[in-house]
Amino acid sequence: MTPFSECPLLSLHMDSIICLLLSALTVLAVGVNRLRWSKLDAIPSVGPSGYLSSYYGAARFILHAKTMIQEGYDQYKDGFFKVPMMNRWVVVITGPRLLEELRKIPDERLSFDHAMRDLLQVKYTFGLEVQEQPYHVQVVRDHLRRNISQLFPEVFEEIRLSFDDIVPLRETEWVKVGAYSAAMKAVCRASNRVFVGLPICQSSEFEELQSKFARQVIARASLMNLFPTLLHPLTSRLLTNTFSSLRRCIELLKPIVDERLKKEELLGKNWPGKPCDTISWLLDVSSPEDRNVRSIALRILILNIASLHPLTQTFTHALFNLAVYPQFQEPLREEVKAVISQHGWSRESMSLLPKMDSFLKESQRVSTTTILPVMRKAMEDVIFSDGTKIPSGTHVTVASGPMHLDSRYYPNAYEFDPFRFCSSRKEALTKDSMNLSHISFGHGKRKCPGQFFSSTMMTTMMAYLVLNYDMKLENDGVRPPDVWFLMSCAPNRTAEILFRRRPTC
Ligand code: HEM
Repeated sequence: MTPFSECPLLSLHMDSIICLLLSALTVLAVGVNRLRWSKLDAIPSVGPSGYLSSYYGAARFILHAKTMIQEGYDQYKDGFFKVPMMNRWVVVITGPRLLEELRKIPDERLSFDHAMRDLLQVKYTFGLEVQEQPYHVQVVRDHLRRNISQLFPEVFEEIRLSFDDIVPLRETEWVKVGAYSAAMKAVCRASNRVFVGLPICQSSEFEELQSKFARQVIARASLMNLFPTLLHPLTSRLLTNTFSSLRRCIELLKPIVDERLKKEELLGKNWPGKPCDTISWLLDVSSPEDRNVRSIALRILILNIASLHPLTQTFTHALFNLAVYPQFQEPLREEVKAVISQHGWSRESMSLLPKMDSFLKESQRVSTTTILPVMRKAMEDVIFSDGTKIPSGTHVTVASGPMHLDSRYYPNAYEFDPFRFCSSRKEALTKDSMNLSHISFGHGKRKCPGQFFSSTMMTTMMAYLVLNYDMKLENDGVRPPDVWFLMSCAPNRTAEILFRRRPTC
């Protein structure tokens, strides 16, 4: 008897049946979505909102999100509008008053976790357990913040070693450096010095693994989000396998975690010589079921996803802004020199650099990594004070990008004014502008717990660079174009900056 798989006629029929089934499922999914979307008809849309024409808007959103969000902002200031994505509409709120209202709505009603579940396809990329037992968030919020002063010398050493590797000390001529890859290397090594310690933080395989996992998760989730939700169990099987990275991370961290568990068993919880790093803190706070290498490796991967790309991208944007405006390097250098000669390199001295702090804030204001940093999903119908109803299941976000460029909050908003956030000039800014300047790190209770660590890292990296190097761009100082995909804005990944070692250092 001919087995099914060997019968050409039957396999032809099977292909047609699968095609028919997929088409039927797509039509069904589109129909179900349409029914759900009709509840949003009262909220104005950017672009066409018809049954099929909204897909034109969704396709446009993939590469032109910035323009579409700005269009909505200009038309519906201090109100609501919606933008289409391939598998959903997203409601965008604008203005400080609504932002404040959003902040007060509890997470059970407007959920950060459920929004991430959809956006990052958590179920198919790294698994729901990370959200169900978020003990790594507690570690970033409490332990990392508490120990950053103590760990500063190690972080600083890793930053120094990374940059000295990238631009060798003996070079006194201009050297071309890929800005993104240099920032990624320094960020990955310095963050992982705190996450997993020496020597593994310096391993190039570990560095590649961490950035690869983040790329895989984002690519997989972005592709899945182009298909209707009903098809996700199917599409997830066709896309990259993120679990191979987890397997390799487990292999690399197993000797470290096993040794720590063994020492704890023999010598007690606070055994002499216990490292002060994220692996130790994770083991300290995890439940008995999570005290194993798989769970710890998964959390290290997640912390790298949360930190590497936003930190690298934000810092690369700042590097480009510094190279485009070389006239600001000297005032920053003078400030760093004065503080370091008096206080040396420490976490505390990094907080004595108001010009540097303002420069980095201004860079985040004009060069965002995402135009919509705050994402929430309505878990029930939510009604705002003006009567606007956000139906259950809808994604809600904040138009932070256009607010950052609104002259109502920032005088000469389109001008790069590096010292506008310095205390001597703060009177030019309102309370709203100061609040908005932090929104790249999110808003309310679920705001980024790594903000303090990030600003320490960025200040230290930039202080080290301005003190030791001159920087400039080729091509007459024209800033390399950013790369927009959906709502994220990555700095150019291949552009180079010219570095020259300063003779005095
Ligand atoms: C410039 C760098 C960074 C930016 C722009 C950034 C931005 C954000 C944003 C926008 C959110 C969502 C907040 C919200 O929706 O209200 C977030 C969440 C988060 N970030 Fe960051 N982040 C950065 C660096 C880091 C670092 C270095 C870490 C870890 C050390 C980290 C860990 C996290 C975690 C764990 C969450 C989830 C919090 C939760 O589940 O409640 N981030 N970040």
